[in-house]
Amino acid sequence: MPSIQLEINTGKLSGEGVITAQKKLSQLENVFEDEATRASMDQEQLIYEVQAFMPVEEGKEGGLYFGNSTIFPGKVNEEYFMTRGHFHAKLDTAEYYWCIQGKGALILMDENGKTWLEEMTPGSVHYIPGKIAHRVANTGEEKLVFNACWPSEAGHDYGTIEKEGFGARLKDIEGTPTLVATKNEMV
Ligand SMILES: O=P(O)(O)OC[C@H]1O[C@H](O)[C@H](O)[C@@H](O)[C@@H]1O
Ligand SMILES: [Fe+2]
Repeated sequence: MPSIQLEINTGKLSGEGVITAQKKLSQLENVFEDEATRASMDQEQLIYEVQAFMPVEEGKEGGLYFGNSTIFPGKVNEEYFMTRGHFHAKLDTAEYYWCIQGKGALILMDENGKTWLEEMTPGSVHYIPGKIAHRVANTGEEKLVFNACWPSEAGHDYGTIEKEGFGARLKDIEGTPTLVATKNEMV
């Protein structure tokens, strides 16, 4: 079994089997509310980078995956740089996130569209229950770095979020990160 190394100050993973993927602004079409502004910005801008260590085949039950994500600071109009967000394909599977560096928000949504957030600061630990969609936004001025641990059978369902979105968007309203409802649900 290969073993990996976690760099304690940066959260970065290294070692055999660690995969890295980057998301640039060009790959996040229709993710932000103001698509016209997104399309007018530098498409090479790196929005986030994820690393994952997946020691068993994806979809296999009983394994655990370990990840590191870095979200760069910035905004598309008023909306903070953030991940696409997803439900798990195997819906009732949970996940842990814990924050290493920076300042951010974990945006959570239940199956009825009710949306809320948990603040992320270095050392904050977030248990994301099954059936809850999750997305992370960088609300600070430096990189936001967090680690994650999730079941190998969880998978990702991006389609529901692409179609329905979250029930609220996190915007910089006069300098304060504020959830702004996009649907009729109570926030
Ligand atoms: O997959 P996204 O919604 O774009 O979020 C980016 C990534 O964030 C975390 O690192 C999760 O552990 C990953 O499973 C996820 O892929
Ligand atoms: Fe997840």
